[in-house]
Amino acid sequence: MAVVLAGHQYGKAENRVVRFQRDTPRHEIVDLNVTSTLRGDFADAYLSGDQGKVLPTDSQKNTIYAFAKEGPAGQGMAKGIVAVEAYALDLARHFVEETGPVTGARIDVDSYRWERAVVGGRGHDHTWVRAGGEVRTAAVTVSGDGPDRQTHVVAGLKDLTLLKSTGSAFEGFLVDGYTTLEPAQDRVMATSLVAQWRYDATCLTDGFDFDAAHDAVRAVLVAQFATVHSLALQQTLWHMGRAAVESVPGVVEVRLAAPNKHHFLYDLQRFGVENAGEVFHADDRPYGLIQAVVADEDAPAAPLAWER
Ligand SMILES: O=c1[nH]c(=O)c2[nH]c(=O)[nH]c2[nH]1
Repeated sequence: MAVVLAGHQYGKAENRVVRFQRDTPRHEIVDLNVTSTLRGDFADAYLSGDQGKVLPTDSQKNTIYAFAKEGPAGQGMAKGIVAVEAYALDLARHFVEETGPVTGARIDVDSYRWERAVVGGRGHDHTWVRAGGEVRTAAVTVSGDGPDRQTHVVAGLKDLTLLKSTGSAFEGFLVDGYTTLEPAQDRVMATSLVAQWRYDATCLTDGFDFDAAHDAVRAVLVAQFATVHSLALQQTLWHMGRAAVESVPGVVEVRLAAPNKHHFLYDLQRFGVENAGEVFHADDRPYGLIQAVVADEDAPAAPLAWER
């Protein structure tokens, strides 16, 4: 039997970067969780313990914090972290271009939302309240040199909790000997959405507004969830993904994962009380997990963009 090192990559996980902008009395905050992953031939580090090609994860951490202040090579980042995708692009390019043994880099960013504290009816200058739940995500991959260079930007969100109290049905499903579910013409539909979308190369030009594109995709996803009369969560996801690809320029692929957060009508008939879709038991597990990949057929696939 021959045992081989069949794969490897390494990096610094979950760097918690909090960046303030304090050039005026009205401060800004960006709150991130950043993970670097470097790829290349680092086999010697594993097989013989030779660290000659290994840029320490500690140095990666320092780079992540330094770029939060000034961007690549001290170029100056007047507005701090402009968009998380642009920050991740700078970092990924830096590791591939400036570190000899590194042939590929992936930067993952989670961005937490803070809302200004409302004091005296006005958003406070330097106090915020953490907005729970939804997290903005970005995953940037840079790989190879020259004509082999691949650069991919996948933006996204997770834990976007959505619920509609009508406009959703689930009927006509396959029935077998174990099926007990009753068809529902009018049910509650709720999910905690994970959405990721891939931008094409037109979005890699300087000045592309990743924040506006993010807001546009989010708005389309929410609008479709609300307005499509759902025959199943599967059908809703299809409409959400299709609308995002069709309506937001540069978005060529959308991946959606939606737990079906079941709401069961509570049986009040046992107490002689009518329940016309008003009282539900919200169950947390198990849950259906519905997933979809929706893509522009004409856009080249990019498996590397999704490789974790
Ligand atoms: O939207 C749904 N899709 C399913 O596949 C499914 N299965 C189930 O039990 N309830 C639901 N709801």
